[in-house]
This record gives sequence, structure tokens and C-alpha cells, in this order.
Amino acid sequence: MSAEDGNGTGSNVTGDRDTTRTARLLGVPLDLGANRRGVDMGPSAIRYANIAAELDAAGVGCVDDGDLEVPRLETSSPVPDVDDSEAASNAKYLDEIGGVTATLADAVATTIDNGATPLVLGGDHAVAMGSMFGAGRHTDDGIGVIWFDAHGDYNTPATSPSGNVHGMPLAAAHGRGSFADLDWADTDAVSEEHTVLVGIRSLDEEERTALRESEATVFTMREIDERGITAVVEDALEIATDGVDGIHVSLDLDWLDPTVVPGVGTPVRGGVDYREAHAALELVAERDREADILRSMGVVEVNPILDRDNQTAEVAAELAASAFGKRIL
Ligand SMILES: NC(=[NH2+])NCCC[C@H](N)C(=O)O
Ligand SMILES: [Mn+2]
Ligand SMILES: [Mn+2]
Repeated sequence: MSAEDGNGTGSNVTGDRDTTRTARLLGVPLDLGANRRGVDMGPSAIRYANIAAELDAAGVGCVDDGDLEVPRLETSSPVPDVDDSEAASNAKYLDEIGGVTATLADAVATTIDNGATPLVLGGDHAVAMGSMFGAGRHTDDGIGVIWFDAHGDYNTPATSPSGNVHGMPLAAAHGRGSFADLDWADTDAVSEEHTVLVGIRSLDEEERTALRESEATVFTMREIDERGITAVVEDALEIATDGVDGIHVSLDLDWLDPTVVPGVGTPVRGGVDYREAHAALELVAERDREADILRSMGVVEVNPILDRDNQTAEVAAELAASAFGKRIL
């Protein structure tokens, strides 16, 4: 039976929730996927930016489940002990990240079973694998996903120019390349055709080809330039939610323009501005109020070392609150 039993309703057509939403914060201080220190401090920085108060203002209950324990970069080995596949060894720390993914997926699935909505605080974007696998676990055909990011994160171990796993989580969820053979990668959790990427402006060569050939919908910055953020996000919500049990919303802070969020490890010029980002996440909340679509959310890639005065963490906390229903009026 579906995980949403405890969540008031079980599908996106059931209408108004009969229960008040409770957000459960779970920090995942993972930086192995970025292969760079700093994002491990993301959960602390987002809490320091008062995410609990922001959620309170959104009218949702907030329980903080603390941080998941993750292996440290200094004491981890980038290549696997047993080199079972040449391609897999190009993905740095993949074994360790697989372990974190499996633990996180269990935690997320349990939280949803208990009737709450996981809000996962990264950590690098590799944490999205655990969130998606957990959120999609008890669904028949997988969940939809909206991926707000400058990047496609659609590399596989074989195609990644960097070997950094935070550039691969969406490809993992779609079971591409060697991810299909990894026992911790739940390739049924996410529905490929209900996956929508929004705000994309940086793709590697083979990643671009793979995305073009996939069933996912990609709205690049070009579409946002032309049609505006609200039209694009309304389309994204339509595609992601149509016929599935709910969606995971993944917010990589580098989705925004680097002038708004200096504290990210892989900034790309030309992102959405502060108001556009809020408009997008307010639309998510609006749809959620109508049709109970939000199964889980992740806020990732906040790097306090690179930030100024915790601005990026503050934006992360505010945007999460918008997604959970905080309104101006
Ligand atoms: N979640 C992120 N910040 N991903 C950045 C990925 C950058 C680049 N495409 C790579 O594969 O290395
Ligand atoms: Mn990114
Ligand atoms: Mn990303």
C-alpha cells in the first residue's frame, strides 16, 4: 500500500489535505559528491538561518531529526576497494555515497510512512538520490521530480568529466549507465517521464545528449527568458504531477544567479533572481494546497565557506518555507 496513507491522502487528485503538514528536517552533511569541503556545513548554516522559524511562518509544524552520520572526506578513499567496473571507479567515493544513500532512503521512507514530509538539508546534490529513492519507495509507478538547478546532474560514471557524483543523481534515479547495476540504486523510485528540470544552463557534452534522448522534460533558462518563470513552473508542475502519487522537489541553490547566492561550489552565471525563485516555489505550495503533491523536498549545495554572511543559507531557508506554504499575504 502507498506510503501516503499516513499523510492524509494518497494521490494528487484527492484534493485538500485533512491534516496539517509536518516538515521533518534531516541534515545530510555529505561533501563526498562534490569532492570539496564546505557543503558539509550546509545543514548547520541553514538551521542558523532559522529554517524552523521560517517553516513556522509557513504554518507547518517542524521537527528536527538532526543530522545523518556520513563518512568524512579526509578518511575516505575516492576509488572503491574492489574495482568491479572500470567506469564505476571514475565516480569518486561512489561506495561511501551508496551507503549514505541507502540510509537516507530508509529515513525518508519512514518519515513519509509516519505522515510527515521530509525536508532534507544538504550536503551536496548526491543526497538527492537517497531522498528520491525513499520518497518513491511505496509508490506503484514512481514519483515525479522537479529539479531546480543550473546543471542537469545527468552524468553517469562513464560520461562524467569530473567524476563528482553530485553531477549524477538524476541519471542514477533513471537507472542510466552503470547505476542500473548498483544494488543501492532504486531505479523504480522515479518516473522518468514525470521528471522536469527547470533553469538549466550548464550541461556537459554527453550529458546533453543523454538528456535529449531521455523522457524527462528540460526547461532551460532560455524558456524562462521567453515565457517567464510562472508559465514555465506551471507547466513543470502539470507534467511532474500528472498521474503519479506525488513529487520530490529538489532545489540546488546554484539554480539562482550567483549574485544572489555566492555560497555555492559550482556557480553558473545567468540564473533566476530572488523573486523568480520565490514565485516558483510559491507555485509548488499552491499546487500542494490544491492537490497534496509534495512528498519530499531537498535543499542542497549550500557552501558556507564560499558564502557571504550566510546569505545563501538564508535564501535556502526562505525558499523552503515558500515551498511549504509561506505567503506574503
Ligand atoms: N549538483 C551540482 N552542483 N552539480 C554540478 C555538476 C557539474 C558538472 N556537470 C559535473 O558533472 O561535474
Ligand atoms: Mn547545480
Ligand atoms: Mn545539482
